[in-house]
Amino acid sequence: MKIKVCGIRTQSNLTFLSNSAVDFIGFIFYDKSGRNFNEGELLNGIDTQKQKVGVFVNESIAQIETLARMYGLDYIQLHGDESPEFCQTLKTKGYKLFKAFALKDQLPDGLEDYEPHIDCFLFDTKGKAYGGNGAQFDWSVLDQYKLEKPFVLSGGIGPKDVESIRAIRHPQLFAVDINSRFELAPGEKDEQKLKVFIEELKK
Ligand SMILES: O=C(O)c1ccccc1N[C@@H]1O[C@H](COP(=O)(O)O)[C@@H](O)[C@H]1O
Repeated sequence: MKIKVCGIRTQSNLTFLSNSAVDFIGFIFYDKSGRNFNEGELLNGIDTQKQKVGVFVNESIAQIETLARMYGLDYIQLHGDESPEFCQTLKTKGYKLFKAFALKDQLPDGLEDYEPHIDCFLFDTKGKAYGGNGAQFDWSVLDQYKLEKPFVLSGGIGPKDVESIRAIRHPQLFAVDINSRFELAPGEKDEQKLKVFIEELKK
């Protein structure tokens, strides 16, 4: 099971995760988020060998391209209302994409329209904000998912969820994404909680 840790802002968290077994580190480029990326808090920009994911909400293609180039982003996570055509444009330019969808008690319609233009779906929980709501949806909804594309499970995953994650048998479950439930403050992760979770899930 691959692991993405999202919303990294501090040098300490970045160094810790770079030396851990996580696969993806997420940086949020959305100024309405308390986890919005601030380069000034890091020593040498985003200096890591892990896969770097930039999270965007209804951002322009030009700005995504600028930030992807500036920070060497490996993946773009689209976490707003981006259309299949928007994904297609980025994909055609060579970007690897996670497209997020907010779920409650069923899968959204129209996932098929996105499938050719993205690398992976990301299923989050519907809430007040576009992301980082810290709430889980009913994971049994995942049984409805029959497409070929892999998906990332997200939304309110917490330190005590390792066993429930292991119990999910869906063949397309590719990774889990953890965020606000591992924080001391928005954008500041609790490294001890991360350590235990990562070690348990990677066992
Ligand atoms: O975390 C945020 O502030 C955020 C803001 C806007 C878009 C996405 C955001 N984070 C993403 O939200 C999900 C779920 O996070 P949580 O576990 O519920 O806190 C995760 O994929 C983050 O990448």
